[in-house]
Amino acid sequence: MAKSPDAPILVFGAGGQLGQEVMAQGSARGLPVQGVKRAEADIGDAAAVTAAIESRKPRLILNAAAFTAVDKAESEPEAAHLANVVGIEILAKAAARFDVPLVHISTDYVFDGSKQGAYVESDPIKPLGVYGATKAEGEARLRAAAPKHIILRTAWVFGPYGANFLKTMLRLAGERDLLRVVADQRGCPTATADIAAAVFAIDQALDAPAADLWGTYHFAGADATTWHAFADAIVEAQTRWSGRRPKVEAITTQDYPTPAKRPQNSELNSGLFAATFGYRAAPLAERIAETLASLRTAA
Ligand SMILES: NC(=O)C1=CN([C@@H]2O[C@H](COP(=O)(O)OP(=O)(O)OC[C@H]3O[C@@H](n4cnc5c(N)ncnc54)[C@H](OP(=O)(O)O)[C@@H]3O)[C@@H](O)[C@H]2O)C=CC1
Ligand SMILES: Cc1cn([C@H]2C[C@H](O)[C@@H](COP(=O)(O)OP(=O)(O)O[C@H]3O[C@@H](C)C(=O)[C@@H](O)[C@H]3O)O2)c(=O)[nH]c1=O
Repeated sequence: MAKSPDAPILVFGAGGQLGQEVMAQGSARGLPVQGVKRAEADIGDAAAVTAAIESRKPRLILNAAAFTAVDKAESEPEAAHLANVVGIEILAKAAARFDVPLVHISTDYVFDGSKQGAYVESDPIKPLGVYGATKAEGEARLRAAAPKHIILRTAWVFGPYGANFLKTMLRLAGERDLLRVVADQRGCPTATADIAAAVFAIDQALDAPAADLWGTYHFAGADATTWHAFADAIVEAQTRWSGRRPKVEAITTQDYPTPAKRPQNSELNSGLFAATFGYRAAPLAERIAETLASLRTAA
């Protein structure tokens, strides 16, 4: 497919929390970003995927579509497999056929969380649950089908759009005087604004004629923390607007049973991404404050 400099970045899963952020940031930067939501192109539907690519002739495809309900995946493994394995394989084959680079978002939940310290790209994967297992298999299918790919493993995503942990904590803080949150799972909360910026940094880097940057990268928030400390920081920042300060109690994973097992430590080392693409995420406190401010503006 002939590429023009005006060719768009085509986003699958444009209706999700990351998809919406990329669309908004792309427009704000004056970039030609076009999105397709699930109703227009289900990534499990090869004909719809082909039609979306053929009609838009993109220079880059971003896959932000996925089955992301971690607990629900345990009881609905087929649905998770359909989006996270079959869907990405269909998309990868179509991207390869049209010779368009594909950026795909994966997750820290491909790791089992037993490492002391931050995970690097070469660490062995060993998912604990169905969601992580389907994402891991999706990565493998993508590698096999589309040589021109970049897999970005990110983590604990939050932002103003869609559903996420930050918004759940804000809702609970509005309803309760006590929140109980696990303090023995550690990871890197990542703002959708940073992932969008990372995708645009990739787009720019791929513009260089000799760019051979294909592969898997970790890209996550600047600060590692626990769900409990993350919740506490969110509630504290929100106090400024709400005047209320519910208590956030530290509990253990055992105190908060869930259908899916989650990694104890899924801190990601984003050094390779920064060295390759020249972008690092902003400090967590800044990203929390910005997200709360944009939620206030939207309210
Ligand atoms: N959320 C997080 O904390 C993290 C997310 N990720 C990864 O980041 C990516 C983006 O996640 P996020 O934006 O948070 O997820 P969301 O659940 O907010 O968005 C996913 C979007 O994909 C759509 N979708 C689901 N199945 C299909 C399909 N078969 N075809 C087309 N669209 C589909 C959903 O539509 P509908 O709602 O109609 O089903 C939804 O709009 C995913 O790959 C996810 O695995 C990685 C680490 C952490
Ligand atoms: C709502 C809530 C959750 N928790 C715990 C449950 C869990 O261990 C942890 C996080 O809860 P959540 O279910 O919101 O988050 P979870 O769905 O596990 O988030 C994951 O989503 C997928 C898509 C990813 O790829 C991961 O990177 C990660 O972000 O906090 C509490 O302890 N107290 C609470 O009140």
